[in-house]
Parts: sequence; structure tokens; C-alpha cells
Amino acid sequence: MKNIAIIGTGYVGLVTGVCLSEIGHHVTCVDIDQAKIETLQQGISPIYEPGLEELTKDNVQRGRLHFTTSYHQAFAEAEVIFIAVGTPQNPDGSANLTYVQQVSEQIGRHLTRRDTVIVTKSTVPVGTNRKVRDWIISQAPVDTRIHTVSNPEFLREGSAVQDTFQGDRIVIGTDSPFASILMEEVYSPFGLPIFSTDIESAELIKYASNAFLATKISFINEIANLCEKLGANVEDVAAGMGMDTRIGSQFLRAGIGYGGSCFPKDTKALVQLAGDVQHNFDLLESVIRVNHEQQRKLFTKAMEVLGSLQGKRIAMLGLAFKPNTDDMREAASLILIEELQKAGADIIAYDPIAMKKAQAILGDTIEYSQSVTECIQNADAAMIVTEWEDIKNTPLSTYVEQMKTPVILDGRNCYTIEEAAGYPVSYYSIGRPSSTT
Ligand SMILES: NC(=O)C1=CN([C@@H]2O[C@H](COP(=O)(O)OP(=O)(O)OC[C@H]3O[C@@H](n4cnc5c(N)ncnc54)[C@H](O)[C@@H]3O)[C@@H](O)[C@H]2O)C=CC1
Ligand SMILES: O=C(O)[C@H]1O[C@H](OP(=O)(O)OP(=O)(O)OC[C@H]2O[C@@H](n3ccc(=O)[nH]c3=O)[C@H](O)[C@@H]2O)[C@H](O)[C@@H](O)[C@@H]1O
Repeated sequence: MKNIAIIGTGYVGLVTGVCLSEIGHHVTCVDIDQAKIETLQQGISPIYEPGLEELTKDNVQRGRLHFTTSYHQAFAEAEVIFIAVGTPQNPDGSANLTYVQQVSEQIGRHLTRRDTVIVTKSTVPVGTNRKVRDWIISQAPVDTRIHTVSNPEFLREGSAVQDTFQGDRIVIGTDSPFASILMEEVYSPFGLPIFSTDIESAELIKYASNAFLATKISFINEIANLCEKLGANVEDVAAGMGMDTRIGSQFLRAGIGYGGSCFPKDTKALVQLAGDVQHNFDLLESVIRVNHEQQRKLFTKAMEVLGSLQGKRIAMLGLAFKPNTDDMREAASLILIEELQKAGADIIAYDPIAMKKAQAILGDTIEYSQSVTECIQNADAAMIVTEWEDIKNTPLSTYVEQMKTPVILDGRNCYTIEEAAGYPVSYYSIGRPSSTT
């Protein structure tokens, strides 16, 4: 078993650290956010991620998992150091590598071993691992040997722990035989397929994967837009397409576009990366444009259905960018709220988990409620933004009972059109025929 340090205790760093300790490694997680580290030291997870807190507590108790703000403490015994800090987007869409550079220099200053393996898990543009190496060496004692590895992460928020234990593949890009052997030892207890390649290919696999998944989503959303005009049902179209194993049924759920901390930023970063080598990635630019429109879809529909939104009370059901996470980054709800407010609507929102994070962003510009029922009371329209279980399972009769006018704009196709037709509601969804009272 290895001594491992993980830098950054966000969605990726924390989940990776906890899961590596679960398979027996000795892991120290380091972060500059003192409040986060103190919370973790008490066995509390600062993020909502199913199963994570239990595993954290367990491994802290077993003495295999530690949290610190001290690089010195984290790196003292580390044979492998994972970089898992954020790579947010710059104003031009490119990836901001400030945090990666900062931690690389810190690694250099604190190295004590002769051979250390440095693994970049953060999503970084092709060429960054070479820079990481240079940044470390610029600060390191002369006789240290650095072995860099690109090891992109494919977990999804909301199922991050499960994805780590049951992922489809682990990608390892390195030109160091020493690192290659060590990484096999680190990951072999997971029993997952390992794909080995060069550093640049590994870096690109991450962007290509996210861009491809985003393309699938924008594609089905465009088909949904066509369905609405042609009278077809996108769910049947997607089901029929997905039965072809060459296409596959996953990521063909039409909706209100992709949000979250990665697809929006990674698609833009790949367009920039292509531009850097004088390549116009037209396809991906269209994917991004389609998503921009799709994230505003429920607003456009509300305008069509209600006419003026001035003084209208709109109930927003779900705020997180997807269910089972409290992450609000690039959530469609934020875009919709902005558009609705500009048009003069009043918003009352409900989310079972993300409300605290949403409140930190939106403050008192909107009202908050504690349940679906409370949220839709006296509303002129309800917008279903996130398909949480309690939102999906709300009987349509509740809308009829509680709302001023039972107008439902369902961005996640939570009800069948047959079901909706059985109630006195005006029901509008994505890529399917509407039913009006
Ligand atoms: N969130 C996700 O589902 C996935 C994210 N990724 C990629 O992984 C990377 C990390 O993403 P998240 O975990 O979502 O980020 P995050 O923003 O949740 O966490 C980043 C953490 O790094 C810490 N940090 C920043 N500078 C530091 C420093 N100098 N020293 C120590 N800690 C520092 C921050 O305090 C924060 O806790 C990004 O490149 C992202 O694109 C990849 C796959 C999935
Ligand atoms: O690089 C990353 O950060 C991660 O980005 C995504 O994971 P995540 O953003 O957590 O969530 P997804 O389940 O992929 O959903 C992303 C967005 O696409 C939307 N989506 C997803 C699937 C679908 O069929 N339709 C659809 O609209 C979701 O509602 C959500 O807004 C990828 O799925 C992960 O493999 C990757 O590691």
C-alpha cells in the first residue's frame, strides 16, 4: 500500500482521496481552505455526495485518511502526489491554470524524496503536464526526479463514489516506466480496466470524452426541438435510436441543456485549445450554441404560454444543475432566474439539497420554500428544472390543488404525456406534444 497525498478536497480530490484510503492506501488530503479542512477533520463532508461521509468517517477512524492545510505534512511521506485543484474558465473560455501552477511550485518546494510521482487529475489542456514538471523542477532541489502522470477523472457528481469503484476505465498517461508501475499498484485494488497511453493523449481523452457527451446532449436537444415542430415524441425517438448499440441509449435525455462545473467549461476550453493550433472546431462551437439556447428554453416557453411575465409568480422546482448534488455551478436555474426577473416575474424556489448553496448566490432576490407543495402554492406557472425524486414523484393533482393556474413547464420530462392529459393542467415539456386544459 502506498503513501499518497491529494491536493484539493473538492468533488474530485475528496472522493479520490477517500476511495483510495478505502482500498487500503494511506492518504493525506491537503487544501488551503481551512474551514473545509476543519469540517473534514470532524468527519463531516463539506459537499453533498451520496455515500461519501460514511466512507470518510470510517477511514479517518481506521487511521488511513488525514486532512491538513500543511503541504509539509502532506508531502513528507508521499510517494505519489495527486493534483486535484480547480481549473476554472478564463474570460476567453480557456482553462485557468493558476491553481495548478501554484500547487506545482509548492510541491517543488516541499519535495524530500529522490523519486516522486506527480499525478494530474484536474482537467487540464494538452501540454499542461509538461508545464507541471517544469514548475515543480523550478523550485525543487537539484537531485530530485519527477515522474509526471496524466490521470484524468471521469466521475459524475451525485454518483461520484460509485463511479470511482465501478468506473469504465482508468486512463494513465506517462512516459515514465517507474510511474507506470507505481500507478498500477495504486489502482489495481479497484479491479478496473487500465488504459495506458502517452501524456498528451491522456490529456485529450478527458476533453474529447466530455465534448462527445455534450455533443450527444445538444444533438438530442435539437432533435427535441424538431419533434416539437413535427409532432413527434423525443423520448420514443431517443429510445428507438438508443437500441442501436453503435449509438447507445445513454446521454440521450432531452432537457434544458447541460450545466455543471465541467461540460460548459470543458467544451469552451477545447474550442480554445483547438484555436491555439489554428483549428476551428465548428462542430463543438455549434454544440455550445445549441446548449446556450436550450438552457433558456423554459423561459421562451413561459413567454409563449403566459404572454407577459410582469408580476407573475413562477415556482421553480429544483435549483441544482442535476439531482443528487448540491452543486450550483452553471445551473440552468440561475440563467432562468435571471431571464425571468428581467421580464418582471417573482420567483419562489425549492430544492431538497442545494438551497443553502443557492441562497449564498441568490440571497434574497428570490423566495425559498421548504417543499414542492409550498413552492407551487398560488403560482401562475411551475418550472421543473431538476428531476429530484420528490419533484418527479409529486402527483399532478397537487399542482391542480395548489396553483393559481396549473401551468407546468417541465424541463425534465418527469411525467408521461398520457398522465398529464388525465389532469386539468396545461402541461408543456421538452420535445413532446403539449396538453392544455
Ligand atoms: N466536479 C467534477 O465532477 C469533476 C471535476 N473534474 C476536474 O477536476 C478538477 C477539480 O474539480 P472540483 O473537484 O470540482 O473542484 P472544486 O472547486 O470542488 O475543488 C477544488 C479544491 O482545490 C482547493 N485548492 C485550490 N487551490 C489550492 C492550493 N493552492 N492548495 C490546496 N488546495 C487548493 C480548493 O480550496 C478546493 O477545495 C477540475 O479541473 C475539474 O475540471 C474532473 C472530473 C469530474
Ligand atoms: O468532467 C466532469 O466534471 C464530469 O462531467 C460529467 O459529469 P457531471 O457534470 O457531474 O454530470 P452529468 O451526469 O454528466 O450531467 C451533466 C449535465 O448534462 C445534463 N444531461 C445529462 C445526460 C442527459 O442525457 N441529458 C442531460 O441533459 C445533466 O442534466 C447535467 O446538467 C461527466 O458525465 C463525467 O464523466 C465527468 O467526469
